[in-house]
Amino acid sequence: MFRSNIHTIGVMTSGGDSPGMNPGIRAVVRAGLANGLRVIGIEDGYEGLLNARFKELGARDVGGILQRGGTFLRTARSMEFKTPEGQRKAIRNLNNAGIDALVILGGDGSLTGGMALAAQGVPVVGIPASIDNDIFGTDMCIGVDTALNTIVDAINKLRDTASSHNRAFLVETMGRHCGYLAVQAGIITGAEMVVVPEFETPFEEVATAVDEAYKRGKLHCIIVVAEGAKLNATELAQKLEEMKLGFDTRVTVLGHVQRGGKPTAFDRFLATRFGVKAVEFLLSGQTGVMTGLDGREIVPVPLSQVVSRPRTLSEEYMKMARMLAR
Ligand SMILES: Nc1ncnc2c1ncn2[C@@H]1O[C@H](COP(=O)(O)OP(=O)(O)O)[C@@H](O)[C@H]1O
Ligand SMILES: O=P(O)(O)OC[C@H]1O[C@](O)(COP(=O)(O)O)[C@@H](O)[C@@H]1O
Ligand SMILES: [Mg+2]
Repeated sequence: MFRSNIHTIGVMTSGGDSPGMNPGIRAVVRAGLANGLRVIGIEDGYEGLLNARFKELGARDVGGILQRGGTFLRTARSMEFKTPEGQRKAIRNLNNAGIDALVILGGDGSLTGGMALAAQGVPVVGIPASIDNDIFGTDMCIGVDTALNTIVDAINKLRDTASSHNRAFLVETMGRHCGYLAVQAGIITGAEMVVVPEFETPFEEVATAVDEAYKRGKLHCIIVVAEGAKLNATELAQKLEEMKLGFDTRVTVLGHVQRGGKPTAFDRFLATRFGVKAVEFLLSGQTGVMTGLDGREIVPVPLSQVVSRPRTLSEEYMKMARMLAR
C-alpha cells in the first residue's frame, strides 16, 4: 500500500474570489483532520505565501462558513509570485513552516502558479474555482452556478423594465476571454442574441436581431454580451443608437455582483466533493493534478494539461441560443 509522507498540508485561495471557495476550504480542512493531517491556512493567496501569512486551522475555524460567499482566507493577485525569485521564496516559506503539500483553490492563473510549484517538487492539488468556467479539464468550476443564478435574476428584472419601456438592453457578463456565462444566461433567459469572444458576430447581425425583434412586435430585446467580446456592450449600444432602430437602448454592466453571494446548493456540493477528493489525491500520491468534474465523477487531471489546453465553448449551445430566439 502507498504510504504518504505528507503530514501537514496548506490550503489557500487565489485569483478572483468565487462563491463556494469557503465550502471548499472547509472540506479540505475537515477531510485533512479526519485523515490525521495538520492543516495550515494560507491567507491572501500567493501574496500571503510570499509573506508567510500562515495560521493553523482546526475543525471549529471552518464552522459557519458553508453558506458564505467570498473566501475567509481572503485572496489576491500577486505579480511577485510570477517571478522565479518569488517562487523560490514561496518554497522556502513552505519548507520553514513544515508544510509538505498544498491545495490551491483558484482559476486558470492560480493553477498555472500551482503547476510552477509542482514542477519544482511541491506536491500540489488544484481545485478549479472561478466564475468564468474557462478551465480545461472540468465540466464546471466552483462559483459558476451561483454567478449564473445571479445573472439570471438580474436579467429577469431588467426584462421587466425593458418590456415596460419598449427598450433594448445590452447586458454585459463577466468571464474574461470566455463566453460561457453569456451563452448559458442567454439560453435560459430567452435573450434575443448572445455575443461572445469565441465566435465572430458581425455588428450587422446584432442590428438585424434588434430590428427584427421590434418588427415582430416584441416589447423588449435582451442582448447578452460577454465582457471579452470584440465589440463590448457599450460600443454595441452606441452603434445601435446611431441606427435609430425601434427600441431605445440601455446598457447594464453586471460587474462584480456576479462574483459575490451565498453559494448555491450545486456549488456547495461541488466544492465539498472537490475538497475531499483533493485530500484523497494528495494522500494517494496523485499530485500535480487538478480535481476535475467529468460527468458525475471527480477525476485527477494533470495540471500540465489544464494549463496548456484551451477550454472550448460549445457551438451547439450558441446555435441553440440563436434558434430559440424568435
Ligand atoms: N503564468 C503564471 N505563473 C505563475 N503564477 C501565475 C501565473 N499566472 C498567474 N499566476 C498567479 O496566480 C494569481 C492569480 O491568477 P489570476 O489569473 O489573476 O486569477 P485566477 O487564478 O482566478 O485565474 C496571479 O496573481 C499570480 O500570482
Ligand atoms: O476583480 P478584478 O481584478 O477587476 O478582475 C475582473 C475579472 O475577474 C473575474 O471576475 C474572475 O476571473 P478569475 O477567476 O480569472 O480571477 C473575471 O470574470 C473578470 O474579468
Ligand atoms: Mg482566470
